Amino acid sequence: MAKIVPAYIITGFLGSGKTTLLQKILTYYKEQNLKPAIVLNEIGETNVEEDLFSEDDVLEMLNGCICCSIQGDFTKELHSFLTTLSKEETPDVLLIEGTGVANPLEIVDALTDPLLINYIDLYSVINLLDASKYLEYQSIFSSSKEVRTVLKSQITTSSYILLNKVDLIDEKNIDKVKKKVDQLKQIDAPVVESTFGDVEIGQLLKKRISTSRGTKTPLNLLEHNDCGCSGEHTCNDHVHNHSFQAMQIDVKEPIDRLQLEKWFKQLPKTLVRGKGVIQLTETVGLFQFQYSSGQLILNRLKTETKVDPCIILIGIELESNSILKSFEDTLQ
Ligand SMILES: Nc1nc2c(ncn2[C@@H]2O[C@H](COP(=O)(O)OP(=O)(O)OP(=O)(O)O)[C@@H](O)[C@H]2O)c(=O)[nH]1
Repeated sequence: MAKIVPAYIITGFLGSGKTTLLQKILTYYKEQNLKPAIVLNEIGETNVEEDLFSEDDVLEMLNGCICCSIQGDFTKELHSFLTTLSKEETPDVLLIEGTGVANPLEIVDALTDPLLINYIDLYSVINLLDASKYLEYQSIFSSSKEVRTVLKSQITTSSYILLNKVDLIDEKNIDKVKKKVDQLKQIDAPVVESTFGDVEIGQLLKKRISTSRGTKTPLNLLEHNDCGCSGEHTCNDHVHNHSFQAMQIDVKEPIDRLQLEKWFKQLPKTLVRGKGVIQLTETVGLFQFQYSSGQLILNRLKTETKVDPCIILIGIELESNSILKSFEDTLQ
């Protein structure tokens, strides 16, 4: 491989809209006849969204976070992915979607490993914030320290911030969120409002940093403390091996859509995200579903999937036995 591949990290808490944005970026590159490659990382064992990227070059990293538990594997796999390609096969750009609980700085760290430094130049760390949940996630009364720490690490280490899901809140609350984000973010990182990741794509993909060997471009991100905080505030609670977990429920029977929604709403608040592939009682075929920001969204699967029907739940200290029992009692 001869060329250095520009790379972007797409970061953002669980359900903030990373995959939605990633698909828009892919469309943009393909319209210009460019060849993007994607790294998809999931904490769980199964990628239930594989059909969304069925036509793309994807390096899947499952069952752990490339920012910590599988960082070494990530460096090695990405290195062999890039070095086995001929010049023609080499992607024009690499898009890395971290898990919703990733600390971007750890991914920057992996990309600047001696194994990769000659192959990749990181252009920007794009952070999506779910504007509709931000104030709740920041509140010490309705969220946990882990959630607040992850959010903070993502905001402080990003070079571009998308305030997404603004359709779900009013102007007054958008202003409150902006004020809070301004106190944490890097001075030169723009904060842009969006719904479903709709933004001016040229600005979004602007080169804002550089990790290429020998560049003189200031790498602001790495000039911050290890946790990504600037000198203006302190942070002692850098998460490395965070306590988020994923549990998987295999689904044997079709599910009633309204019952599923009701079931999600009564689960403990420590559950942050749900997704999966299921059959519905009311109609034939397989559906992919997303549960985030209190919303359940279902989409019919467009392509064949190798994934058996299942539900993935992500949160903190999930009591898997009682969740499984309530699932079986209510939905199976
Ligand atoms: N109302 C609303 N929903 C959105 C918006 N952006 C994304 N969504 C929906 O939110 C859900 C989660 O979006 P994803 O793009 O999968 O979020 P993600 O950040 O990749 O989620 P993780 O896989 O948990 O990391 C999907 O059902 C999206 O359609 C938005 O701006 N407004």
